Amino acid sequence: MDERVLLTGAEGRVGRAVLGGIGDAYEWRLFDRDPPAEEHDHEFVVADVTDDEAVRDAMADVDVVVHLAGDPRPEAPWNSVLTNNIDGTQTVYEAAVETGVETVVFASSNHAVGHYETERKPDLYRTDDDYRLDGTELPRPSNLYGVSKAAGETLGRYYHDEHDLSVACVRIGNLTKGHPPIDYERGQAMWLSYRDCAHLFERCIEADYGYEIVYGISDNDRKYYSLERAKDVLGYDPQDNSAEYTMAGEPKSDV
Ligand SMILES: NC(=O)C1=CN([C@@H]2O[C@H](COP(=O)(O)OP(=O)(O)OC[C@H]3O[C@@H](n4cnc5c(N)ncnc54)[C@H](O)[C@@H]3O)[C@@H](O)[C@H]2O)C=CC1
Ligand SMILES: O=C1O[C@H](COP(=O)(O)O)[C@@H](O)[C@H](O)[C@H]1O
Repeated sequence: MDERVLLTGAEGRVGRAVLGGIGDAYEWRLFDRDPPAEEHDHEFVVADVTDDEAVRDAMADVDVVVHLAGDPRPEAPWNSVLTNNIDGTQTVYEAAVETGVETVVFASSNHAVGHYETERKPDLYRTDDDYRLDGTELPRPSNLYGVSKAAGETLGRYYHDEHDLSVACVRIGNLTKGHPPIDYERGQAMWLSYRDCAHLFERCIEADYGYEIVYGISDNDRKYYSLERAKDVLGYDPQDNSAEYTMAGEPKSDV
């Protein structure tokens, strides 16, 4: 594991899950517009992901970029997702090409395809429903935030086809620490545990691929996202399953 990795959005929840699990495995450069809340063992760049010079500089000697920075709110307004998510992501892809980075891993979202659920919910959140999205479907965003994630995936497709950049888009479900989202069927169906999150991003850093869209969830019995592509192409081997918890978030083995 000799790769030098730039992690944008390092101060956020996904960033903390990734660093908590595989922080010792790589030579990281961390990047966030917020200064670090606590001291890190890694170099830290405080800058905005829309600042093309700062982003290019941060990519010096980097092999892989894990791009998490952005506005994560499903209700985020257009001006914010246009700037932070779409412009920021284009800045990252462009800088990657200019600086010779080989791979960009992009944090996409379930909200890029949220409207596949509209006519199928709540049945598709339940174990007896075998409907699956597999990453080959067209986007059907559930909000403008989802539109920005679909745009990030499409930008990645362009930078792969035009510039041969390797790009993995991870449609992350619902990351929560310790247990699945409480009393929330949708969240239980697309739960991503912290350890599965770290492992999945480790596989995205290590595996060989051209352009991929995969789902980032644990191996939940309630899932409506296929994990086959992540398993086949990346070697993803999730360990967690929301079915092992009650709806109140207690491990069933304890109750
Ligand atoms: N947490 C989740 O369950 C999910 C997260 N995602 C995506 O994963 C990524 C990370 O999400 P979270 O960690 O939950 O969000 P977060 O809000 O906890 O972290 C995002 C980080 O990015 C930084 N950031 C935002 N805009 C920036 C900019 N313009 N320049 C530099 N830094 C900037 C923030 O300061 C923050 O530290 C986001 O792109 C989000 O859309 C997608 C699906 C689900
Ligand atoms: O993309 C995201 O999705 C998760 C789950 O969405 P929700 O609408 O079911 O809460 C969300 O928690 C996260 O903040 C967002 O970035």
